[in-house]
Amino acid sequence: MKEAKIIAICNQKGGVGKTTTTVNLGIGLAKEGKRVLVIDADPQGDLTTCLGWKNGDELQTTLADLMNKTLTERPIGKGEGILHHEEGVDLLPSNLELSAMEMNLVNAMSRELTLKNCLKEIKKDYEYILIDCMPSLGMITVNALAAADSVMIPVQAQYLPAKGMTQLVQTIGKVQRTLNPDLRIDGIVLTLVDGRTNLAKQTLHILRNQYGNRMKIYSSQIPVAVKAAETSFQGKSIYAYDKNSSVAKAYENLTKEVIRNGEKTRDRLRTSEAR
Ligand SMILES: Nc1ncnc2c1ncn2[C@@H]1O[C@H](COP(=O)(O)OP(=O)(O)OP(=O)(O)O)[C@@H](O)[C@H]1O
Ligand SMILES: [Mg+2]
Repeated sequence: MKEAKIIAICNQKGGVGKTTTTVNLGIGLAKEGKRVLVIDADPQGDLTTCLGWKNGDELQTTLADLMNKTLTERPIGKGEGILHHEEGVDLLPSNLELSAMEMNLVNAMSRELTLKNCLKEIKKDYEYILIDCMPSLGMITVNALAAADSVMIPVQAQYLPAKGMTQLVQTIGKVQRTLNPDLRIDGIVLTLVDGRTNLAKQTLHILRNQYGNRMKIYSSQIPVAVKAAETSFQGKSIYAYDKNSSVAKAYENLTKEVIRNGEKTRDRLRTSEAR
């Protein structure tokens, strides 16, 4: 059986819409009939909270527990630790225990590949796995990049955030050279786009000049809207909260683009295999 495509949603800059994108792309894919797991790889547990598990302390099993099992070569049971959200996605939750886990990794063997090894069996149960990364490029994020097939980079539509991507692109390059040669950047998503200003156009111009030849820039852009911020407290997606909003439409378009993009990649692979 085919294994999941793993997408790390990553940017070390805080507050650019990583978690919001994980929720709404994840549920968007589930609405298209895909089997989807979203993973909270941030000790803040924002993804876990946004999907309705308000008190992270009460979680029975978290990503940290599964990674610790992998480290100590204990088996992970089928479906262990996975929560089911009513809108059709599964969640591997996190809380502050993930910070302690990150410490455990420091002295471990194959520490950068712990998450990849942890997902080996789990990824057989899904078509897409989205990893919501924390705003740092530390060991947990490197684990996410090492486990992923592709990275999606949400970038806030402003000059400095776009400029600040250098460090992220360097880290991704290093992971490609050392841990995961097949990792693709796939691609940049402009978020928090304010239609009343020219910032989005200018940011897009900068990104195209700097990175346009190396990575895809999604044509779907996510507008800034109060509704999007409000959903964070509701435990549901923008589709369930306000399905006619501009943000819901934007995430729907992004979802379709991601699916089309995956199909193109598969076609390319098939063609190259046939040669
Ligand atoms: N399109 C949007 N319009 C308005 N507000 C938004 C939008 N997307 C996200 N927000 C809000 O902006 C804040 C940051 O978003 P989010 O948590 O998704 O970013 P993040 O990159 O995951 O942050 P962190 O780096 O802290 O993990 C949140 O309060 C969220 O509700
Ligand atoms: Mg976040």
